[in-house]
Amino acid sequence: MKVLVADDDPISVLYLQDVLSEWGYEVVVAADGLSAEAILLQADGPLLAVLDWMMPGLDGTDVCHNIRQAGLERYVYMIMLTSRTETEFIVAAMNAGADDYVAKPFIAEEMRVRLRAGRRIVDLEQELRRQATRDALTGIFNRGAILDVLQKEIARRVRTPDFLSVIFADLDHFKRINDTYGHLAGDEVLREATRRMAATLRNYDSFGRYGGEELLAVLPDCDPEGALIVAERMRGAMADATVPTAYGDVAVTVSIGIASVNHADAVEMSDLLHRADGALYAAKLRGRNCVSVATTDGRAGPASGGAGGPDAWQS
Ligand SMILES: Nc1nc2c(ncn2[C@@H]2O[C@H](COP(=O)(O)OP(=O)(O)OP(=O)(O)O)[C@@H](O)[C@H]2O)c(=O)[nH]1
Repeated sequence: MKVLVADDDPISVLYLQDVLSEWGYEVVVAADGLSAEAILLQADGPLLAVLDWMMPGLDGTDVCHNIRQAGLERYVYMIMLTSRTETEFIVAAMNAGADDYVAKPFIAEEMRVRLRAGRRIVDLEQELRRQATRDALTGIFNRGAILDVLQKEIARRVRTPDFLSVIFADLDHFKRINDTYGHLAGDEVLREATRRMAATLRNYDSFGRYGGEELLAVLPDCDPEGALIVAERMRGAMADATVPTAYGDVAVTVSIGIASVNHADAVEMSDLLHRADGALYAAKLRGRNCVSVATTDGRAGPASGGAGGPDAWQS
């Protein structure tokens, strides 16, 4: 696990670097408060920090305060390193957002157990976050999490010239699969279907379970043609091979609706979902196992696969 060590005293930094590395931490160093703050705000910034109180620029309490104010989605556990151990200073540090403090000069073993306590909190927080955002059956994002992603992408889209596309995918005749093979087989099919479809996405796309057997993919910087290629791959991933389950091999196909917007479209998340849902409905009407693309006015037309044949029509 990465730990930020922020201290303007190079001797103290060297010593901390030495002991922390020995305990298995990956140490990131900052020599002043401003760099410490910048490192903690990075997308993959450390989740543990040891901050000296007295530093040029921002002091340790300022860094704590600013990090809490930034409202990061992840929790950063911050330990203040201080020679001021009178109660009023400790209270001030913790009010600013510090989680703990270690008196200077510190005893290595004390630092080790305090970091270990911080690590437990960070691990627990990450596990809670995983449970809150993941669907228990399939492991992909749950409805709330995928809609959060979409909302953020819609907000980000106004600053990029690219399209944003969404793909609604719904397993065909899933009720029949449950009725024929049983609900547990249905669960296995759902797990395997999400695994196969997720494998067709780029690593900056997001995929979630919107409801029952309905799945939603969010594709940033992807135009309708690109989304059609991805959707066609998803469709093929299901149609081309049956799903082996403990209850027999199950043939399952998927119907897909696509909707895209570019930065010039003022669109609400609900409009975009409505368009994609309309396209999905059109794909079901066309006989399933096919892809439809929504027009910008919300109508939908066949695009590929199924009875219509590949690339039969695209809006
Ligand atoms: N096994 C299993 N079944 C589920 C799960 N969630 C939803 N379902 C089932 O999915 C089925 C969805 O049925 P319908 O909405 O009628 O849709 P369908 O049978 O797929 O038909 P079309 O969508 O029109 O092709 C229902 O029988 C639900 O019980 C799940 O987590 N596991």
